[in-house]
Order: sequence, then structure tokens, then C-alpha cells
Amino acid sequence: MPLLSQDAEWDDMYKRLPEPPAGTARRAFAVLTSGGDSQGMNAAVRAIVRVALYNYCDAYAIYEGYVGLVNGGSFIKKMGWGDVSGILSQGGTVIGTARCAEFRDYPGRLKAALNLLERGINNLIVIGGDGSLTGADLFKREWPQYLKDLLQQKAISEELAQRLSYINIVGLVGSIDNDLCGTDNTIGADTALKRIVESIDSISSTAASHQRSFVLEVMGRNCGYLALMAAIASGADWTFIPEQPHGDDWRVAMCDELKRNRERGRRMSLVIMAEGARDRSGTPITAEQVKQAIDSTLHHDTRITVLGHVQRGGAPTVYDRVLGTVCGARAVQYLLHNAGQVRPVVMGVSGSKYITIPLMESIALTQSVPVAIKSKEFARAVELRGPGFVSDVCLLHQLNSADPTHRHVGTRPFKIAIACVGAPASGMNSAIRAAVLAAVDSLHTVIGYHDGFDGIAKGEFEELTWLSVSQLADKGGCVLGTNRSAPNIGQVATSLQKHAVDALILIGGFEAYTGALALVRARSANPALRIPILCLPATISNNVPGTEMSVGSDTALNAIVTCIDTIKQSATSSRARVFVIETHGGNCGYLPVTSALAAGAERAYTPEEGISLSTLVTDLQHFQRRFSEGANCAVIVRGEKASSTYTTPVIEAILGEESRQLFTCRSNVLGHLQQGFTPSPIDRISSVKFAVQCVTTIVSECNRALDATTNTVQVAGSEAAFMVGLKGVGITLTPLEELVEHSDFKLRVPKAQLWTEANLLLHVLGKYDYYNDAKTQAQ
Ligand SMILES: Nc1ncnc2c1ncn2[C@@H]1O[C@H](COP(=O)(O)OP(=O)(O)OP(=O)(O)O)[C@@H](O)[C@H]1O
Ligand SMILES: O=P(O)(O)OC[C@H]1O[C@](O)(CO)[C@@H](O)[C@@H]1O
Repeated sequence: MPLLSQDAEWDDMYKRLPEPPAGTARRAFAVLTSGGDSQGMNAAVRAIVRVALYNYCDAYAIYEGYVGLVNGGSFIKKMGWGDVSGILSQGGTVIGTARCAEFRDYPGRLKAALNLLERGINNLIVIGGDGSLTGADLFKREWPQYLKDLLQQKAISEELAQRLSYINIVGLVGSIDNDLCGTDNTIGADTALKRIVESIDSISSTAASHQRSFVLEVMGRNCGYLALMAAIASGADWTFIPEQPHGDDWRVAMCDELKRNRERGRRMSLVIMAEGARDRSGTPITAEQVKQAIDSTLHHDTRITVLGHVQRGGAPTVYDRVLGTVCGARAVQYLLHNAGQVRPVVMGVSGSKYITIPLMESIALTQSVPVAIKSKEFARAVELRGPGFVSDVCLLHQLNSADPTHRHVGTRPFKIAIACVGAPASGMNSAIRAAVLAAVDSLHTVIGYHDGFDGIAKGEFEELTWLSVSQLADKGGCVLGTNRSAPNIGQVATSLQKHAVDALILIGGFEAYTGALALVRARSANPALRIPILCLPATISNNVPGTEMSVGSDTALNAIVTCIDTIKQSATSSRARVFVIETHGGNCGYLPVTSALAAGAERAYTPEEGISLSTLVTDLQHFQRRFSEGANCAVIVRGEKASSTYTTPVIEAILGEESRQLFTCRSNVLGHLQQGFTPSPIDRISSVKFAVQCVTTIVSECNRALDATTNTVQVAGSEAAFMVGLKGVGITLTPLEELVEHSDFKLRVPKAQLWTEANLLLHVLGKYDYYNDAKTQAQ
């Protein structure tokens, strides 16, 4: 789930529009948040307000959702640039949200329309769930009728009715449930998942200490997304989701599964249930019923934890901040660049791509899910949630049913070796766990070499079993040990042959990729290397070709942004500070750019763009101006290799020296804090998906290339050597040799980078290029 994409069509839209001629009314945008709050709504509000102001439009916030729209008055506030400062890191929505009965009726909506007309607003951006968006759609459809009625009541003039003859609506889905069909993710779902996964980590240690069972209830009345993803991320024993109820014998099946896992050596059991869990006849299943079933059958000491609104609280994750920011910015751009009346749309995501989807189609699909569940069309309910949900349901089944006592199918069981290469990245352990679960189910065996290529060469390994990996999902770092050494080809080949290894998974970053390539290129002289070799991208730098996202980078981003939030907070007491914060990332600007966007930094210095004296002068002047008009904090995020001359201390000294006493400057080098402690849900889930893809590919390649005479796997040339990755909408496999032309081996980055939009957005949201007319200076 990468967050930034390159999209030339949208990038052009970030060019500032020309100022409207004097005397013409400015276009007016209003934003409201409605329904249940979700983390990341503030990021969207901030982006909407600022992108509108940047383009010479008026921006209004409507407080308390539709309640404010209906009541008008002080509920509708014209916003200036500073009104949305400092809100990015806050949970909830600073403009308030509500559920509004009055808006459900025509007279309430008529009042709402008058409130917008009086302010010249006919661009409305609604951030909420499917209910809020349904209301928005109805509001648009009824607009001509409101105009007629208001004209008749003489509440508005003919001129106004003609000028605002239509209203344009864009929806942003703010909901922790991730229940809107048509988008793969909604603003808030990732943060809620993080809260859940952190809670599971906490519960797991106490549960294992006492050998207890826990039933954990998470939110989701009709949508099992949170329960499903939490189960994949944490390795739960059993899961209940509304879309796919278990059979009538769920008590027996569940207890059998829990018992089997305990017999294999697991010290705890975890059942995750969505609050909307039901049986196949539609009768709700409660946490208490689940506990009773476990108590009475297995006599476990069973406890219930209902997470409730904890899931909707706290600071948003990087993903939700970036999702909110990009969708908010695009909502305004969409309306600015599509002249006249447009169909209501929703800003969403499909895989790593931001998409625009028709609002009502998406609502209709969403509302048909509970209908399908009610009419017991469970397969359809799962399908309606989208292809991602379908494959996640399959993935969970595959992981849960992993059983070393199953019968083997295929030619023969294979021995798969795993080694980790490069610096540790959070999620490496979760990848190891998933690879073992995927392999042992068909009786393949897995060994883990210690300390990368060195460990392979020395023959240091351990057998990895279902039990030995069962507690690895939440562990940061790398249990196998990892290092950066390049492979000694001869020793590696000898070792792999000695241990009769049939396939190799290399988990790591650029070193894993180049090491794998070296092994593949040495195949002709070393028969032991004629085995499938799969690279699973895992590095915080996210600089591996063949994937838009590498395991560990999301954890790192969240670690960086948490540090920046903390550092920025210190400016509230010390006042007027510019912070220069140095991140890891080698020659790749992904970490500095993405963290800058998510933390509300003014600037990111990347190795790709470098730093020049004129950059520093421009930024210095920009900060002097910002601080002279009352700003109290600005942040530059500097990638560690952005410049060998303008190092972090040098920049700190220059800006401090030239600040004209308007601010002081401090620097922080974040160092290894960035590797994070436990992996984020995104890193856990992507590591599982990548690992399962590796094993599936290995098994099919081994079966294909098994030499019947020697009973050894013998792949030819450079075949069966892949980088697993995420691109666009799905998991991909790219032949390693194909990646060569896309790789910059000197700088150790892919030749094409993906953050044009992030840089453009940083520029706009950092108020650069804003001061070229007198009117905006006042804002
Ligand atoms: N059919 C409708 N017609 C008019 N207004 C509606 C309609 N459905 C919902 N709304 C308005 O949107 C508000 C929020 O809707 P709802 O309570 O369904 O939350 P939601 O947007 O679906 O968010 P959540 O996912 O958090 O429940 C309602 O209180 C109401 O004001
Ligand atoms: O905050 P409230 O009104 O109790 O609503 C709780 C519901 O809202 C959500 O958090 C978001 O739709 C659901 O998951 C949950 O069922």
C-alpha cells in the first residue's frame, strides 16, 4: 500500500490558477465532516482549505456536519491559512461531526441550501461514511427544487439563483470501517487497524503468560475489514466477519481449531470478531457466546475485550494523513479543473493508485452488501467488497488452515531456505512466519540461514517450524540476523548443495536484490544455484526496483512522523523554531518526502534534487516571511544523503545565523529510531502477502523444474528469479534480469521515482509561491 503515485494528469493540476479579475466573485468551497469521526479527517480539511486558498478561492468550514449546514450562522466559518495549522497530527475532526436528523427531511435541507447560497458557495466537499454521502447526493439532486422554493419565498434573488444554478459535490470517505465499495481504503481505517493490532500485541503477552484465550471485539457493523486485516496481521486463531459467517457448527469448528493450535504448542488463543458477527441465519453472535463455547468445550480461562471507541482515537497514521491530504487536495483540484456542473464523485484508492469514482454507484454497491448478507448471499457480499477483500479472505483461510499434518500434493516436498540481507526492517519476521505457514501446509520444509549471505556460506541455519514462527508476527528487527555482505558465490553454492536446498527466499533491500542477481548470473558455473531465487523487498528506504513499496518503510515513516510530531510540539513552548530533521533513506527521497507530507513539514530535501545555495536562500526568505507574520514552527526534513556540503549541522548554522532574530534553528538526526519497534499493520500485511506469493511461486517453479532423473530442481538460465512486489493494483513478480535496466546500481535506487505529487503538494501546503498578490498576503 504505497501512498504516493506519479500521475502526470493530476500533477499538472497543481499549477496555481490565475487570479480572477478584480470585481469578479471568487469561487467558494465548503467542507464538512459527518457521521462517525475518523483519524485523518483533519488532514483532508487542511488540504481542502489550503488548496482552495492557493487557487484564489474562498474556503469555508461547516462545523458539526449537517447540523452546521442546516443551522448556518456561526457554524459556517470562512477559513484562513492559519486556521488549519497544527491539526494534521490530531485525531478526530477539529471542525466537529454529528448525525443530523433534520437534514434527513426536505425542510432541513432547504435551510441548508439557503445557508450556502447566502455565502455564494456551490462547491461542497463532504467527508463521511455512506450515509453522509447519500445525503450529499440527495442534496445535489434536489438543488433545482430548493432554488425554485427559495425564489418563490423571495429568500434569494434571480441573479443568485442563476449564478449558483447547480451545486457540485465531492465525497471523501472518512470511516474507520473501510466499508465503501469502489475504494480499497477509507480515511481512518489504517489508524483504527493500528490501534487494534497494538491492542492485540498487548493482549498476546498477558494471554500467553497465563495460557488464556481472548475474544476481541472490533468495530464493523456490516463490514469485516478491520477484523479480517487484524487477523492477518496478528495471526489470530479464529475470526468472525459479517460477510462470511461460519457454518452452524461454528462452536465445534472454532474449538477444534483452538485445540489443534494449543496441541501444536501455542500458549494462547485469540478470536477476533467484528461487532456485526452473525451466524448463517443472520442471528448476531456475541462475544459472550464465543467465550461460553470456549469455556465449556475447552475449559480455557477465557476473557473478552471490546475495543470500542479506542479504535477511533489517537493520532492518525502516516497512511491516513497522506490519504486525507491527497484526496482533499484532489477534491478541490477536480472541481477547479472540471468546468460547470459535474457528477458527484468520491476520491478513493485502488491499490496504490488514487481514483475518482461515481458517488452513487459506489453508495448503491455499498448498500447492497447488508442486503446480500441478509438474503444469505455471502459469496456475493464478499465479492461486493472488491477484489482486494476477496483475496484477503482467501489469504486468511490459507494461513489459518496451514497444517503440517496435511497430505502433500505435487511432485515431492521441497526444502526452502530463507535468509535476510541488509539492514533490519520491521516486518521481516512477519514475512518469515508467513512463508513458513504457507510452506508447511504442503509438507515443504523451511530452514532459516543466520546473518545473510555470510550465514549461508558458513552453513549456519535453523529449521523453521509452525511453532517456532508462531509468535513472530509482532516482532520488530530480524530473528534470523541480517547483514550487508555480498555473497561469496562459491561458498554459498556449496552450502546450498550440502543442505539440499531447493529454493531460496532473500528478504531485504537493494543488497538482497544485487546479491540475488549475482547468484543467478553464476548459475551456469554452479548447478546448486539453478534453483528458484525470490527476493522479498524489505528495507525502510523503499528503494528497491520492481515494487512501489517495501516491507519496513511504513513502520519507519510512522516512527519518523511520531518523532516530528513530538519535536514540533516542543516549539509550542520555545516558540519560533525551525527544525532540520535528518532521516535515513540513503540516496532515495521516499522517507523524507513522505514523512514531510505526513508531518506537515514545509520542505523536504532529497538526494534526487540535492540542495543548493539558492535553495537555502529561497527557504530562508520564506521562513523569514512566515515567522514575521506569526508562524511559530517550521520543519525541513533532510534525507541523509541530500548533500555532502549542506549537511544538517551546516543548514542549522546557516538558517540560525541568518534568521534576523525571527526564529532559532535546531536539528535532530533521527538515526536508528526510524527502524521502529514493532511492525505497522501495513508492513505486517504486505510482508504476509509477499511471503505467500514467494512460496506459491517457488512451489510451482520447483514442480515445473524438477529433474526426474536426479530428483533435483534445475531451472535454466535466468528463469525463476523474481522480485515480488506491489505495483498499481496488485502483487507482482518481476524477473530480476528485467529490473536491471530500471535500476541505478551506483546510487542504489530505481531509475524512476514516484513522488512528484507529494513534492508539489508540499510546495502548496507549505505556502510557497503564495505571496504574489496583496489580497492573499492578508490571509
Ligand atoms: N438518506 C439520507 N438522506 C439525507 N441525509 C442523510 C441520509 N443518510 C444519512 N444522512 C445524513 O448523514 C448523517 C450521517 O449519516 P450516518 O449516521 O449514516 O453516518 P455515515 O456517514 O454513514 O458514517 P459512519 O460510517 O460513521 O456511520 C446523518 O445523520 C444524516 O444527517
Ligand atoms: O460512535 P457511534 O455513534 O457509537 O458509532 C459506532 C459505529 O461507528 C463506526 O465507528 C463507524 O461507522 C462503526 O464501526 C461503529 O459501529
